[in-house]
Formats: sequence, structure tokens, C-alpha cells
Amino acid sequence: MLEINQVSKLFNPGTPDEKVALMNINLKLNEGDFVTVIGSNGAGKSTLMNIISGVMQPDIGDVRIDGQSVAAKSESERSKWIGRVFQDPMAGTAPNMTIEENLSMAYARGKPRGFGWAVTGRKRALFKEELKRLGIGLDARLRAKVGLLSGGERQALSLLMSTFTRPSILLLDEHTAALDPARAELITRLTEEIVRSMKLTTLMVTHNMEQAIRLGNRLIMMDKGRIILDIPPERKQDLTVQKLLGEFERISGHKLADDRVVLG
Ligand SMILES: Nc1ncnc2c1ncn2[C@@H]1O[C@H](COP(=O)(O)OP(=O)(O)OP(=O)(O)O)[C@@H](O)[C@H]1O
Repeated sequence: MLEINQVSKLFNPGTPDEKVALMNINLKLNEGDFVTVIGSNGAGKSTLMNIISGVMQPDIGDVRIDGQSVAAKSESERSKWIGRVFQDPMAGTAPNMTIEENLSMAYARGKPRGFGWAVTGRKRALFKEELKRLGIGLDARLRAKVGLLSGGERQALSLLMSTFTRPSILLLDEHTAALDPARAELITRLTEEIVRSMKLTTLMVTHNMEQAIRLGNRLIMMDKGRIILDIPPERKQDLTVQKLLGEFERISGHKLADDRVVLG
């Protein structure tokens, strides 16, 4: 499963602009863990997601998934192994391609070279079936260009595409933050269903305290490049937003400074 060992990351080292993004991060996720991550501005959450997904290298330390180092893998190997949904609904899909073409591209991830993107009848039937599970009518729009979809529909499609290959880890990077409340709720519900039914090990960054408490079985708080609190399943059930903010203040010695925080 996911193991992060002594990971540190500095930006602009040795200059007046030096920033400690991550400082000696150690984290182990068990198979099937669904961990929500909250923290103040600049706590290092995005940097952590970038390092786990292999798009950024740590200065020291390493990230292992299923016992294998992420840094040693090629981009195409990582794309099968690590699913990621970003905040920006435009980020995960190709707007000029149809829904079925996007799905076909995702389906080919990690498959042997030569495994075509062509949408065959068999694949189309599979895509229809998968889209039906989302329950938002996309199964009737297989040949619609993705650029015509709403933000919520694109995020639902991104979620499906990022989990198609049954990744060893699913990274959700504030993936509901850019949506209006109703669509955010829809994507949250779909996330829960997909994670539960596929038993995916998941790490989700959110600025929504209520969401961080309600979803998943573990909650991690970050501040100034460190994990300051890791709340296990038995304690997570009793959390409230007030208790969470109080814990943050008690441990960090200051109030949670997050200009995008949503209390619930
Ligand atoms: N490319 C970069 N160059 C220089 N400094 C950076 C870079 N990326 C991040 N930082 C700095 O590293 C620290 C951690 O940033 P990061 O974006 O990981 O935090 P975050 O928890 O995701 O913040 P937020 O919730 O505000 O988006 C911050 O001090 C940030 O200014």
C-alpha cells in the first residue's frame, strides 16, 4: 500500500525565498483506507499530492506504492497505478474528444503498447454500463463532446476515468471545490460509492471541514509542512467541526488560517 518515508521538500533552497513545503513526512496508508486531509494555507497539501503522484521529486525520502518506489516508474506506469482527480474540471478530460473517446483513452492506460484507443462495440457496451452507474444520464450521450458538459458532469467523468484501471491509490485534490453546492454533493456521493464499491485506497484533500469529517475512515491535519494530527477511525466518528478546529489550535499553537475553508 502507500508508504511515505521521511519525505522533505524545500523550494528555492539557500535563497531568501526558501520555503519549507514538506518536512519529514511519514505516512502509511493501509489497504482500503480513505483518508481526508485538511490544513492551513501553504501547509504542503498540494506538494504532498504531487510527490505521491510522481510529478514532483522529494529532496529526501521516498514514496512507495505496493512496495515499489514511485520515482522509479515511468509516467505511463504511474498513470495506471495512481488515479488523480484535480480541482479544475477541465484538467482530467480532453474537451475536443467525445465521452466514449475519453473513456477509451483512460481504458487503454497501462495496457500493452498497441492496445488501441479505437472505440469498439464491446468497449462501447462497457462504457455505457459504467456511465449508467453514475446515474446522471451520460450513458445516453456517449458521442457528445466533453467540452459541452457541465463542470459537475466533467468531474463525474474524470472520477470514472481515474478509477477505470482500479488504481492502487486514488488522489482527490479538492475535486469538489470548484463546483456549486448541489454538484459538489453529487460528486461527493459518487466518490463515496466508487471508493466503497471498488475498495480503493484514497487520499482526499478538502477545505470543507464537514466533508473531511463525514467522509473516509481517517483524517490528517497538516501545518507548515508537517502532519500534526492523524485521527484514527475510532476517534473520527466523534469529531465535530468545533472539536477539529480546537484540536488544530491546541497542537499548532495558532488558528487554522485557510482562506478557502468551508466549515460545513
Ligand atoms: N513551485 C513552487 N515554488 C516555490 N514555492 C512553492 C512552490 N509550490 C509551493 N510552494 C510553497 O510551498 C509551501 C507549500 O505549498 P502547497 O501548495 O503544497 O500548500 P497547500 O497546503 O496546498 O496550500 P493551499 O491550501 O493554500 O493551496 C507554500 O509555502 C508555498 O508557497
